[in-house]
Amino acid sequence: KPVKELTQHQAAEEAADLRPQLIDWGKQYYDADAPAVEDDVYDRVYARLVALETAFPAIVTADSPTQHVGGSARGDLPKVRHEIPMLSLGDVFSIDELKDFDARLRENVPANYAGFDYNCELKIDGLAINLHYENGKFVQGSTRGNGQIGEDITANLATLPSIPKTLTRPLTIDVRGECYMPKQAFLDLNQRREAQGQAPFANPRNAAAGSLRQLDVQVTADRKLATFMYNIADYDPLDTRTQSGLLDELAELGFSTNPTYQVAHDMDDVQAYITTYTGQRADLAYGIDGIVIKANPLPLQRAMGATVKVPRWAIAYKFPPEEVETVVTDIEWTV
Ligand SMILES: CC(C)(C)c1nc(N2CCN(c3ncccn3)CC2)c2cc(C(N)=O)c(N)nc2n1
Repeated sequence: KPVKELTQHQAAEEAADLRPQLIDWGKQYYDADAPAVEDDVYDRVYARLVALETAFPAIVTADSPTQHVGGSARGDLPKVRHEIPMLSLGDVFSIDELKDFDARLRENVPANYAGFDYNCELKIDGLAINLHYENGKFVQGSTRGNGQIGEDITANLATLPSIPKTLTRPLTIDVRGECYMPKQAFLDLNQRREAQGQAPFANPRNAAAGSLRQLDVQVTADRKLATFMYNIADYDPLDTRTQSGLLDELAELGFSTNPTYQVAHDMDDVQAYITTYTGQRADLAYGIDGIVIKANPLPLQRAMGATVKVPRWAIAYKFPPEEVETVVTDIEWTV
């Protein structure tokens, strides 16, 4: 039936049927490189979902394929392999679990690192990216993807003023960080989209993801995206040997880094940092969804390594979500 003859409830029901179908088709196409259906079938169903959500913006859901990309949810971008995988992060949801993490880490560090410091960082709510430089020149930018394989979004990232084209030193490095959409830019964008009868983005992270994976880079350029860089795949080319020093050195090289990081000597300092920024969260110009606490000595990070997916030397403290029972993430300590 034509969308305009539907009630909102009917539109919501039809959209709820279409989303999982499109996501499933999209996954098969993207992951398996084997399109489940012909492009025209996918595109017709996708267009129907867009029509339903445009006519009834209230039915849009965060997981809708329309929220994640400019075009279809299909992997129409070339893929990039991260030579050094981009790790994930274990997470905890209470100070007690954080103290457990600290106690276990301190039990397991080599004796010469006893009493190591942490570095505390805000956990920016954006999209993790990798920036590859050769001899100090920006040559490729990509999304984190699944940690091993991401998407090439070089042209999109090249439009961001915060990403240096040339570093202050001719280094060949891979720098990782978060691309985000500031809160105000997000509000303005959604106002424009609704004024044009388009589905609004559910949150700034989806808006950043959708803005980065645009095939038309001018669209990306207009979205006021920003970055905070926080890691390097291999720190040997740098002078610093601490996480806090890394953030200073990345800034010296020309990167945008978040200035709120702080060295913590113990869990009391960490807790004070968490209290401070839990209170300031609403006033920040960008979204955060927690705090990341990292062992500060870089050689200790390397010594402790990572389990299959997560470093043993870092943890994300997540703000309590609305109503979800706490899930304890077990990091296996035996290799
Ligand atoms: C280098 C390590 C692995 C310790 C690391 N990993 C991070 N993340 C991993 C998981 N990521 C992820 N993303 C999508 C799916 C699964 N994991 C998203 C980035 C960090 C994210 C932030 C931030 N957001 O501000 C930050 N200040 N430091 C990070 N540090």
